Amino acid sequence: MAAICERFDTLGLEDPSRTYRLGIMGGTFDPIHMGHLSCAEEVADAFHLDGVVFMPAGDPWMKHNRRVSGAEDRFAMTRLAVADNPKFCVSRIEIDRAGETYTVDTLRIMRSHYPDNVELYFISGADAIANIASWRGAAELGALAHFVGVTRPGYSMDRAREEYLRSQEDLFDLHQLEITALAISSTDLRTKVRNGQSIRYLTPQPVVEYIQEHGLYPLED
Ligand SMILES: Nc1ncnc2c1ncn2[C@@H]1O[C@H](COP(=O)(O)OP(=O)(O)OP(=O)(O)O)[C@@H](O)[C@H]1O
Ligand SMILES: O=C(O)c1ccc[n+]([C@@H]2O[C@H](COP(=O)([O-])O)[C@@H](O)[C@H]2O)c1
Repeated sequence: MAAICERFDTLGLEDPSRTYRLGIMGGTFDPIHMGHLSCAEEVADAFHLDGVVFMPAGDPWMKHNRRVSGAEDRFAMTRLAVADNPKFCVSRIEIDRAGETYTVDTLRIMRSHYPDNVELYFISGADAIANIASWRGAAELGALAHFVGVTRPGYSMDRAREEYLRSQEDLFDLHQLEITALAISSTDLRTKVRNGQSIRYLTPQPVVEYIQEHGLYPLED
C-alpha cells in the first residue's frame, strides 16, 4: 500500500533541484461538500501547489460530543468527490492509525516521508484555525508545515489569526487567503438528508448517490 497516497508518494524525487508544494486538506468530511473542494482548489491555485492530499480524520476527538459516521464511509465519499481532479488524492493514513487523530502526528509522518524539496501546506478554515491553540502539540505545528487559513462565512479570520499566533512558541506566520464564500457545512447537509431535502449541487453527485445507497444520516447528531 502507498505510504501517504499513491498519486503523490514520489513527489520531490523527479527533480531534486526543484521545490514542490503539497497541500493537505484535513477534515472530518461527514460528508465532504463543495465548500471543502472549492477551498482546496482555490488554495492550490493561489499557492501554486503541485497537489492536495485530502486527509479524512480517523477519530476526530473534538467531535466526540456528537455522532460521526464510520471512517470507511467518510473515506469512500471523499474518494468519490476528488476522483475527477488529477491534482487531488485521498490518504488513509489517519483512518488506518489507531486512537484519536492528531494533526501533529500526521505532519510528522508526512515530513519524514517527503524529501526536503517538498514543502507542506496544511489548509484550514477560519473555524478550525480558531481552535488550534487546543490541538495536540500546537507549538510544534508551525515548524512542520505552512498553515493556510481560509475565510469561511460566519467565522472571524482575526480571531483565527490571534489563536494561531498564541499556539506558536516562535511567531510562525499564518498565510491567509480570502476565498469564494460558500456558506455550506456538513451539518447542513446531514440535516437536509434527514429531512428528506435535496443536497444536489452542494456535493458532487456520486456523493449524493453514496449517501442514498448507504442510508446515511437517518438520525440527529
Ligand atoms: N464552506 C467552507 N468554506 C471554507 N472552509 C470550509 C468550509 N467548510 C469546511 N471548511 C473547512 O474544511 C475543514 C474540514 O471541515 P469539516 O469536515 O469539519 O466540515 P464542516 O462543514 O465544518 O463540518 P460540520 O458541519 O460537521 O462541523 C475545516 O478546516 C473547515 O474549516
Ligand atoms: O490535532 C488536533 O488536536 C486536532 C484537533 C482538531 C482538529 N484537527 C484537525 O483539523 C482538521 C479539521 O477538523 P474538523 O474537526 O473541523 O473536521 C482535521 O484535519 C482535524 O484532524 C486536529
